[in-house]
Amino acid sequence: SPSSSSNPTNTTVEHYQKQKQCINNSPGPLLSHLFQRTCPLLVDDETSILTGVWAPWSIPPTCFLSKPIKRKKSPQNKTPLPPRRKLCTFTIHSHWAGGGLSILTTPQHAANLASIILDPGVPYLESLRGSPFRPAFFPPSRKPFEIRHVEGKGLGVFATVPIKRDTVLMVNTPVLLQLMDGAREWEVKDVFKLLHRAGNQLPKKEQVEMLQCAKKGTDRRNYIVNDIMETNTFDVSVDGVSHSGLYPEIARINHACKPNCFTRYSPNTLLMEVVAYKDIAPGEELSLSYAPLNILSKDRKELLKFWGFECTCALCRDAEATKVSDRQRNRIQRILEQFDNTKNLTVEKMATLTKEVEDLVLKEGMAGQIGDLYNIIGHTYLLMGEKKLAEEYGKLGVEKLRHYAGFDSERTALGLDFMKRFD
Ligand SMILES: C[S@@+](CC[C@H](N)C(=O)[O-])C[C@H]1O[C@@H](n2cnc3c(N)ncnc32)[C@H](O)[C@@H]1O
Repeated sequence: SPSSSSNPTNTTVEHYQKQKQCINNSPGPLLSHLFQRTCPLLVDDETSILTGVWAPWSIPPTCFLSKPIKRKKSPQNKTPLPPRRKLCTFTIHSHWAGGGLSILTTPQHAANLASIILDPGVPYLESLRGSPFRPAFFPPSRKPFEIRHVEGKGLGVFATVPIKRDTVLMVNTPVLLQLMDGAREWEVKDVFKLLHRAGNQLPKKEQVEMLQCAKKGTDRRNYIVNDIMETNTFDVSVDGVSHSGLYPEIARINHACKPNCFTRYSPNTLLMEVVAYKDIAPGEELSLSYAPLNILSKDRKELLKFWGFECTCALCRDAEATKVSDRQRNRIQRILEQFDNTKNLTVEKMATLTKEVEDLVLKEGMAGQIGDLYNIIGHTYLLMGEKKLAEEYGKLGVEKLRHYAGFDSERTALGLDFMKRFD
Protein backbone atom coordinates (compact mmCIF):
# COMPACT_ATOMS: atom_id res chain seq x y z
CA SER A 1 0.00 0.00 0.00
CA PRO A 2 1.49 3.36 -1.00
CA SER A 3 1.12 5.05 2.40
CA SER A 4 2.09 2.23 4.75
CA SER A 5 5.25 1.71 6.91
CA SER A 6 6.38 5.35 6.97
CA ASN A 7 3.02 6.42 8.38
CA PRO A 8 3.69 8.22 11.65
CA THR A 9 0.08 7.87 12.91
CA ASN A 10 -0.88 5.22 15.46
CA THR A 11 -2.70 2.44 13.62
CA THR A 12 -3.50 -0.20 16.23
CA VAL A 13 -7.01 -1.67 16.29
CA GLU A 14 -7.60 0.04 19.64
CA HIS A 15 -6.67 3.40 18.16
CA TYR A 16 -8.96 2.69 15.23
CA GLN A 17 -11.91 1.98 17.52
CA LYS A 18 -11.33 5.20 19.43
CA GLN A 19 -11.94 7.07 16.21
CA LYS A 20 -15.66 6.30 16.39
CA GLN A 21 -16.75 9.85 16.91
CA CYS A 22 -18.10 12.59 14.70
CA ILE A 23 -15.51 15.30 14.66
CA ASN A 24 -17.11 17.57 12.14
CA ASN A 25 -20.62 18.91 12.06
CA SER A 26 -20.93 18.20 8.37
CA PRO A 27 -24.65 18.74 7.74
CA GLY A 28 -24.66 22.23 9.24
CA PRO A 29 -27.24 23.90 11.41
CA LEU A 30 -30.15 23.67 8.95
CA LEU A 31 -30.67 19.97 9.41
CA SER A 32 -30.94 19.15 13.06
CA HIS A 33 -32.38 15.63 12.50
CA LEU A 34 -29.16 14.59 10.82
CA PHE A 35 -27.18 14.97 14.04
CA GLN A 36 -28.70 11.72 15.19
CA ARG A 37 -26.90 9.81 12.46
CA THR A 38 -24.43 7.21 13.68
CA CYS A 39 -20.89 8.32 13.12
CA PRO A 40 -19.04 6.06 10.75
CA LEU A 41 -15.57 4.75 11.53
CA LEU A 42 -12.59 6.30 9.89
CA VAL A 43 -11.46 4.05 7.07
CA ASP A 44 -8.11 4.20 5.32
CA ASP A 45 -5.67 1.79 3.68
CA GLU A 46 -4.26 0.57 6.99
CA THR A 47 -7.52 0.24 8.98
CA SER A 48 -9.00 -1.82 6.17
CA ILE A 49 -6.07 -4.27 6.38
CA LEU A 50 -6.18 -4.34 10.21
CA THR A 51 -9.91 -4.92 10.54
CA GLY A 52 -10.89 -6.46 7.21
CA VAL A 53 -13.68 -3.86 7.07
CA TRP A 54 -13.94 -0.88 4.73
CA ALA A 55 -17.70 -0.29 4.66
CA PRO A 56 -19.44 1.66 3.23
CA TRP A 57 -16.84 1.64 0.46
CA SER A 58 -16.87 -1.20 -2.06
CA ILE A 59 -13.06 -1.46 -2.34
CA PRO A 60 -10.38 -0.94 0.33
CA PRO A 61 -9.04 2.60 -0.08
CA THR A 62 -5.61 3.43 -1.46
CA CYS A 63 -3.82 6.32 0.24
CA PHE A 64 -0.77 8.55 0.02
CA LEU A 65 0.67 10.65 2.82
CA SER A 66 1.14 14.38 2.33
CA LYS A 67 4.64 15.68 1.64
CA PRO A 68 6.86 15.97 4.72
CA ILE A 69 6.76 19.51 6.07
CA LYS A 70 10.14 21.19 5.94
CA ARG A 71 10.96 23.87 8.47
CA LYS A 72 14.25 25.55 9.29
CA LYS A 73 15.56 24.44 12.66
CA SER A 74 15.47 27.30 15.14
CA PRO A 75 15.52 27.28 18.96
CA GLN A 76 12.62 29.82 19.01
CA ASN A 77 10.25 27.71 17.01
CA LYS A 78 9.01 25.00 19.35
CA THR A 79 5.49 24.50 17.90
CA PRO A 80 5.08 20.90 16.79
CA LEU A 81 4.69 20.23 13.10
CA PRO A 82 1.13 19.36 12.04
CA PRO A 83 0.71 15.62 11.33
CA ARG A 84 0.98 14.51 7.73
CA ARG A 85 -2.43 13.83 6.24
CA LYS A 86 -3.60 11.00 4.03
CA LEU A 87 -5.30 11.45 0.69
CA CYS A 88 -7.18 8.32 -0.39
CA THR A 89 -9.35 7.00 -3.18
CA PHE A 90 -12.73 5.83 -1.89
CA THR A 91 -15.14 4.08 -4.25
CA ILE A 92 -18.73 2.99 -3.77
CA HIS A 93 -20.38 0.92 -6.50
CA SER A 94 -23.95 1.73 -5.55
CA HIS A 95 -24.80 4.82 -3.52
CA TRP A 96 -28.27 5.92 -2.34
CA ALA A 97 -29.35 6.85 -5.87
CA GLY A 98 -27.98 3.62 -7.32
CA GLY A 99 -24.91 4.98 -9.14
CA GLY A 100 -21.16 4.57 -8.65
CA LEU A 101 -18.90 7.24 -7.17
CA SER A 102 -15.18 7.61 -6.50
CA ILE A 103 -13.87 10.24 -4.10
CA LEU A 104 -10.34 11.49 -3.62
CA THR A 105 -10.29 12.97 -0.16
CA THR A 106 -9.03 12.55 3.39
CA PRO A 107 -10.33 9.65 5.56
CA GLN A 108 -12.00 12.22 7.84
CA HIS A 109 -14.01 13.87 5.05
CA ALA A 110 -14.87 10.43 3.65
CA ALA A 111 -16.17 9.28 7.05
CA ASN A 112 -18.27 12.42 7.41
CA LEU A 113 -19.65 11.85 3.92
CA ALA A 114 -20.54 8.19 4.43
CA SER A 115 -24.06 8.76 5.75
CA ILE A 116 -24.90 11.10 2.84
CA ILE A 117 -23.68 8.50 0.40
CA LEU A 118 -25.76 5.77 1.97
CA ASP A 119 -28.91 7.79 2.61
CA PRO A 120 -29.05 11.59 2.65
CA GLY A 121 -32.71 11.51 3.76
CA VAL A 122 -34.03 13.00 0.53
CA PRO A 123 -37.77 13.07 1.46
CA TYR A 124 -36.97 15.08 4.59
CA LEU A 125 -34.72 17.46 2.65
CA GLU A 126 -37.40 17.86 -0.02
CA SER A 127 -39.92 18.80 2.65
CA LEU A 128 -37.46 21.39 3.98
CA ARG A 129 -36.86 22.98 0.60
CA GLY A 130 -40.46 22.62 -0.54
CA SER A 131 -39.77 20.97 -3.91
CA PRO A 132 -38.56 17.58 -5.15
CA PHE A 133 -35.06 16.88 -6.42
CA ARG A 134 -36.41 15.86 -9.82
CA PRO A 135 -36.11 17.30 -13.32
CA ALA A 136 -39.31 18.93 -14.56
CA PHE A 137 -39.39 16.66 -17.61
CA PHE A 138 -39.74 13.17 -16.22
CA PRO A 139 -39.11 10.25 -17.02
CA PRO A 140 -35.66 10.71 -18.61
CA SER A 141 -37.01 9.66 -22.05
CA ARG A 142 -38.82 13.03 -22.12
CA LYS A 143 -35.63 15.07 -21.77
CA PRO A 144 -36.22 18.51 -23.33
CA PHE A 145 -32.74 18.69 -24.86
CA GLU A 146 -30.36 16.83 -27.15
CA ILE A 147 -26.59 16.64 -27.40
CA ARG A 148 -25.01 17.58 -30.71
CA HIS A 149 -21.90 19.02 -32.31
CA VAL A 150 -21.31 22.79 -32.14
CA GLU A 151 -18.80 24.52 -34.39
CA GLY A 152 -15.62 25.25 -32.40
CA LYS A 153 -16.86 23.85 -29.08
CA GLY A 154 -17.07 20.08 -29.50
CA LEU A 155 -20.42 18.81 -28.25
CA GLY A 156 -23.14 20.97 -26.71
CA VAL A 157 -26.67 20.68 -25.34
CA PHE A 158 -29.64 22.13 -27.25
CA ALA A 159 -33.26 22.68 -26.21
CA THR A 160 -35.72 20.61 -28.25
CA VAL A 161 -38.91 22.17 -26.82
CA PRO A 162 -39.78 25.57 -25.33
CA ILE A 163 -38.40 25.73 -21.77
CA LYS A 164 -39.85 28.10 -19.21
CA ARG A 165 -37.67 30.14 -16.88
CA ASP A 166 -36.87 28.35 -13.57
CA THR A 167 -37.46 24.89 -15.07
CA VAL A 168 -35.20 22.25 -13.49
CA LEU A 169 -33.57 20.59 -16.51
CA MET A 170 -31.09 18.16 -14.95
CA VAL A 171 -30.60 16.67 -11.48
CA ASN A 172 -27.45 14.56 -11.21
CA THR A 173 -25.19 12.82 -8.72
CA PRO A 174 -21.40 13.11 -9.23
CA VAL A 175 -19.23 10.24 -10.47
CA LEU A 176 -15.94 11.68 -9.19
CA LEU A 177 -15.08 14.11 -6.40
CA GLN A 178 -11.59 15.43 -5.70
CA LEU A 179 -10.39 17.39 -2.69
CA MET A 180 -9.15 20.84 -3.72
CA ASP A 181 -8.66 22.43 -0.31
CA GLY A 182 -4.99 22.01 0.62
CA ALA A 183 -4.42 19.85 -2.46
CA ARG A 184 -0.80 21.01 -2.71
CA GLU A 185 0.03 19.06 0.45
CA TRP A 186 0.42 15.95 -1.70
CA GLU A 187 2.91 15.13 -4.44
CA VAL A 188 1.33 15.82 -7.84
CA LYS A 189 2.33 12.38 -9.12
CA ASP A 190 0.59 10.75 -6.14
CA VAL A 191 -2.60 12.70 -6.81
CA PHE A 192 -2.48 11.66 -10.49
CA LYS A 193 -2.07 8.01 -9.47
CA LEU A 194 -4.99 8.21 -7.06
CA LEU A 195 -7.14 9.88 -9.72
CA HIS A 196 -6.28 7.17 -12.20
CA ARG A 197 -7.27 4.55 -9.65
CA ALA A 198 -10.45 6.44 -8.78
CA GLY A 199 -11.45 6.31 -12.45
CA ASN A 200 -10.54 2.63 -12.87
CA GLN A 201 -12.51 1.60 -9.80
CA LEU A 202 -15.77 3.10 -11.04
CA PRO A 203 -18.46 0.73 -12.31
CA LYS A 204 -18.45 0.36 -16.13
CA LYS A 205 -21.36 2.78 -16.75
CA GLU A 206 -19.83 5.67 -14.79
CA GLN A 207 -16.36 4.87 -16.16
CA VAL A 208 -17.63 5.20 -19.73
CA GLU A 209 -19.51 8.42 -18.89
CA MET A 210 -16.35 9.83 -17.34
CA LEU A 211 -14.05 8.83 -20.20
CA GLN A 212 -16.43 10.32 -22.78
CA CYS A 213 -16.15 13.78 -21.23
CA ALA A 214 -14.20 16.46 -23.11
CA LYS A 215 -10.40 16.57 -22.73
CA LYS A 216 -7.93 19.40 -23.21
CA GLY A 217 -5.32 16.94 -24.41
CA THR A 218 -2.51 19.32 -23.47
CA ASP A 219 -0.90 17.13 -20.79
CA ARG A 220 1.93 15.24 -22.46
CA ARG A 221 2.14 12.88 -19.49
CA ASN A 222 -1.29 11.65 -20.56
CA TYR A 223 -3.00 11.65 -17.19
CA ILE A 224 -6.45 11.36 -18.74
CA VAL A 225 -8.52 11.41 -15.54
CA ASN A 226 -6.72 14.56 -14.36
CA ASP A 227 -7.31 16.18 -17.77
CA ILE A 228 -11.02 15.26 -17.59
CA MET A 229 -11.31 16.69 -14.08
CA GLU A 230 -9.62 19.96 -15.10
CA THR A 231 -11.83 20.35 -18.18
CA ASN A 232 -15.22 19.39 -16.78
CA THR A 233 -15.65 19.85 -13.05
CA PHE A 234 -17.55 22.26 -10.84
CA ASP A 235 -16.41 23.52 -7.48
CA VAL A 236 -18.58 21.88 -4.79
CA SER A 237 -18.49 21.93 -1.03
CA VAL A 238 -18.13 18.43 0.44
CA ASP A 239 -18.11 18.14 4.22
CA GLY A 240 -17.74 21.94 4.24
CA VAL A 241 -14.54 21.86 2.18
CA SER A 242 -13.86 22.68 -1.48
CA HIS A 243 -13.80 19.69 -3.84
CA SER A 244 -14.18 19.52 -7.60
CA GLY A 245 -17.10 17.43 -8.77
CA LEU A 246 -17.58 15.65 -12.09
CA TYR A 247 -21.18 15.45 -13.30
CA PRO A 248 -20.80 14.02 -16.83
CA GLU A 249 -24.21 15.00 -18.23
CA ILE A 250 -24.01 18.56 -16.88
CA ALA A 251 -20.40 18.78 -18.13
CA ARG A 252 -21.73 18.65 -21.71
CA ILE A 253 -23.14 22.15 -21.30
CA ASN A 254 -20.82 24.74 -22.83
CA HIS A 255 -19.84 28.02 -21.24
CA ALA A 256 -21.36 31.40 -22.11
CA CYS A 257 -20.47 34.74 -20.54
CA LYS A 258 -24.20 35.56 -20.44
CA PRO A 259 -25.64 32.08 -19.88
CA ASN A 260 -29.28 30.95 -19.99
CA CYS A 261 -28.94 28.35 -17.17
CA PHE A 262 -27.40 28.17 -13.72
CA THR A 263 -26.35 25.28 -11.47
CA ARG A 264 -27.67 24.73 -7.97
CA TYR A 265 -25.76 22.38 -5.70
CA SER A 266 -27.02 20.69 -2.54
CA PRO A 267 -24.17 19.76 -0.13
CA ASN A 268 -26.51 17.51 1.84
CA THR A 269 -27.18 15.23 -1.14
CA LEU A 270 -24.25 16.05 -3.50
CA LEU A 271 -26.94 16.62 -6.16
CA MET A 272 -26.31 19.26 -8.81
CA GLU A 273 -29.28 20.77 -10.64
CA VAL A 274 -29.31 22.75 -13.88
CA VAL A 275 -32.05 25.37 -13.90
CA ALA A 276 -33.13 27.75 -16.69
CA TYR A 277 -32.41 31.41 -15.91
CA LYS A 278 -34.90 32.52 -18.52
CA ASP A 279 -37.29 31.19 -21.17
CA ILE A 280 -35.35 29.15 -23.74
CA ALA A 281 -36.59 28.51 -27.29
CA PRO A 282 -36.25 25.16 -29.13
CA GLY A 283 -32.91 25.01 -30.96
CA GLU A 284 -31.21 27.36 -28.48
CA GLU A 285 -28.01 26.06 -26.89
CA LEU A 286 -28.10 25.59 -23.10
CA SER A 287 -25.21 27.42 -21.43
CA LEU A 288 -23.65 27.92 -18.01
CA SER A 289 -21.00 30.33 -16.82
CA TYR A 290 -17.86 28.50 -15.66
CA ALA A 291 -16.39 31.77 -14.35
CA PRO A 292 -17.96 34.23 -11.88
CA LEU A 293 -20.34 36.51 -13.77
CA ASN A 294 -19.40 39.81 -12.18
CA ILE A 295 -15.96 40.13 -13.76
CA LEU A 296 -14.83 41.92 -16.91
CA SER A 297 -14.20 40.21 -20.25
CA LYS A 298 -10.37 40.27 -20.02
CA ASP A 299 -10.45 38.61 -16.58
CA ARG A 300 -12.98 36.04 -17.79
CA LYS A 301 -10.69 35.20 -20.74
CA GLU A 302 -7.83 34.69 -18.32
CA LEU A 303 -9.89 32.45 -16.03
CA LEU A 304 -11.28 30.36 -18.88
CA LYS A 305 -7.72 29.43 -19.90
CA PHE A 306 -7.87 27.03 -16.96
CA TRP A 307 -10.55 25.06 -18.86
CA GLY A 308 -8.27 25.25 -21.91
CA PHE A 309 -10.30 27.29 -24.36
CA GLU A 310 -10.86 30.71 -25.89
CA CYS A 311 -14.50 31.60 -25.41
CA THR A 312 -16.58 31.83 -28.59
CA CYS A 313 -19.91 32.58 -26.90
CA ALA A 314 -22.34 35.11 -28.44
CA LEU A 315 -21.12 37.88 -26.14
CA CYS A 316 -17.41 37.31 -26.85
CA ARG A 317 -18.05 37.24 -30.63
CA ASP A 318 -19.69 40.67 -30.49
CA ALA A 319 -17.10 43.36 -29.70
CA GLU A 320 -19.72 46.10 -29.29
CA ALA A 321 -21.86 44.00 -26.90
CA THR A 322 -18.71 43.08 -24.93
CA LYS A 323 -17.91 46.79 -24.49
CA VAL A 324 -21.44 47.54 -23.24
CA SER A 325 -21.35 44.51 -20.91
CA ASP A 326 -17.94 45.50 -19.50
CA ARG A 327 -19.23 49.01 -18.88
CA GLN A 328 -22.28 47.64 -17.06
CA ARG A 329 -20.32 45.11 -14.99
CA ASN A 330 -17.82 47.81 -14.12
CA ARG A 331 -20.65 50.06 -12.96
CA ILE A 332 -21.98 47.22 -10.77
CA GLN A 333 -18.55 47.01 -9.11
CA ARG A 334 -18.46 50.78 -8.52
CA ILE A 335 -21.94 50.70 -6.92
CA LEU A 336 -20.89 47.82 -4.65
CA GLU A 337 -17.89 49.92 -3.57
CA GLN A 338 -20.26 52.76 -2.69
CA PHE A 339 -22.26 50.32 -0.48
CA ASP A 340 -19.02 49.73 1.43
CA ASN A 341 -18.70 53.37 2.27
CA THR A 342 -21.79 54.07 4.39
CA LYS A 343 -20.58 57.53 5.49
CA ASN A 344 -21.56 58.98 2.11
CA LEU A 345 -24.93 57.23 1.89
CA THR A 346 -28.46 58.37 2.63
CA VAL A 347 -31.64 56.29 2.42
CA GLU A 348 -32.62 58.16 -0.78
CA LYS A 349 -29.21 57.55 -2.38
CA MET A 350 -29.39 53.86 -1.39
CA ALA A 351 -32.82 53.55 -3.02
CA THR A 352 -31.50 55.06 -6.29
CA LEU A 353 -28.35 52.91 -6.31
CA THR A 354 -30.34 49.77 -5.44
CA LYS A 355 -32.70 50.32 -8.37
CA GLU A 356 -29.77 50.94 -10.73
CA VAL A 357 -27.76 47.90 -9.62
CA GLU A 358 -30.84 45.61 -9.71
CA ASP A 359 -31.47 46.65 -13.34
CA LEU A 360 -27.83 46.15 -14.31
CA VAL A 361 -27.62 42.74 -12.63
CA LEU A 362 -30.68 41.55 -14.54
CA LYS A 363 -29.46 43.05 -17.85
CA GLU A 364 -26.14 41.25 -17.44
CA GLY A 365 -27.82 37.86 -16.87
CA MET A 366 -26.59 37.84 -13.29
CA ALA A 367 -29.91 37.01 -11.62
CA GLY A 368 -28.09 34.19 -9.81
CA GLN A 369 -26.23 36.84 -7.79
CA ILE A 370 -29.30 38.88 -6.86
CA GLY A 371 -29.64 37.12 -3.48
CA ASP A 372 -26.04 37.99 -2.57
CA LEU A 373 -26.70 41.54 -3.72
CA TYR A 374 -29.76 41.91 -1.44
CA ASN A 375 -27.69 40.48 1.37
CA ILE A 376 -25.02 43.18 0.82
CA ILE A 377 -27.72 45.86 0.69
CA GLY A 378 -29.16 44.49 3.97
CA HIS A 379 -25.71 44.75 5.61
CA THR A 380 -25.30 48.32 4.31
CA TYR A 381 -28.67 49.42 5.71
CA LEU A 382 -27.80 47.85 9.06
CA LEU A 383 -24.51 49.80 9.18
CA MET A 384 -26.52 52.94 8.38
CA GLY A 385 -28.77 52.16 11.37
CA GLU A 386 -31.80 51.43 9.13
CA LYS A 387 -32.89 48.22 10.86
CA LYS A 388 -36.26 47.85 9.13
CA LEU A 389 -34.80 48.20 5.62
CA ALA A 390 -31.92 45.92 6.60
CA GLU A 391 -34.38 43.21 7.64
CA GLU A 392 -36.44 43.68 4.47
CA TYR A 393 -33.42 43.22 2.19
CA GLY A 394 -32.01 40.42 4.34
CA LYS A 395 -35.29 38.55 3.92
CA LEU A 396 -35.37 39.18 0.17
CA GLY A 397 -31.76 37.95 -0.02
CA VAL A 398 -32.57 34.65 1.73
CA GLU A 399 -35.57 34.10 -0.55
CA LYS A 400 -33.46 34.59 -3.70
CA LEU A 401 -30.48 32.64 -2.30
CA ARG A 402 -32.74 29.68 -1.55
CA HIS A 403 -33.76 29.68 -5.19
CA TYR A 404 -30.48 30.46 -6.93
CA ALA A 405 -27.85 29.05 -4.57
CA GLY A 406 -30.01 26.36 -2.96
CA PHE A 407 -31.84 25.91 0.32
CA ASP A 408 -28.82 24.25 1.99
CA SER A 409 -26.04 26.24 0.34
CA GLU A 410 -23.36 27.96 2.41
CA ARG A 411 -24.35 31.28 0.81
CA THR A 412 -27.94 30.81 2.02
CA ALA A 413 -26.63 29.91 5.47
CA LEU A 414 -24.80 33.28 5.54
CA GLY A 415 -28.06 35.03 4.62
CA LEU A 416 -29.92 33.16 7.38
CA ASP A 417 -27.18 34.07 9.81
CA PHE A 418 -27.65 37.74 8.99
CA MET A 419 -31.41 37.41 9.71
CA LYS A 420 -30.73 36.07 13.24
CA ARG A 421 -30.06 39.58 14.48
CA PHE A 422 -33.69 40.51 13.81
CA ASP A 423 -35.20 37.65 15.86
C1 LIG B 1 -17.18 21.15 -19.79
S1 LIG B 1 -16.74 20.92 -21.43
C2 LIG B 1 -18.22 21.34 -22.28
C3 LIG B 1 -18.69 20.26 -23.22
C4 LIG B 1 -17.77 19.95 -24.36
N1 LIG B 1 -18.00 20.88 -25.46
C5 LIG B 1 -17.92 18.53 -24.84
O1 LIG B 1 -17.75 18.27 -26.04
O2 LIG B 1 -18.16 17.64 -24.02
C6 LIG B 1 -15.66 22.25 -21.65
C7 LIG B 1 -14.99 22.29 -23.01
O3 LIG B 1 -15.95 22.66 -24.02
C8 LIG B 1 -15.44 23.66 -24.88
N2 LIG B 1 -16.16 24.91 -24.65
C9 LIG B 1 -17.10 25.13 -23.70
N3 LIG B 1 -17.60 26.37 -23.78
C10 LIG B 1 -16.96 26.98 -24.79
C11 LIG B 1 -17.03 28.29 -25.33
N4 LIG B 1 -17.85 29.22 -24.86
N5 LIG B 1 -16.21 28.58 -26.37
C12 LIG B 1 -15.35 27.66 -26.87
N6 LIG B 1 -15.24 26.40 -26.40
C13 LIG B 1 -16.04 26.06 -25.37
C14 LIG B 1 -13.97 23.80 -24.52
O4 LIG B 1 -13.25 22.91 -25.33
C15 LIG B 1 -13.93 23.36 -23.08
O5 LIG B 1 -12.66 22.87 -22.70
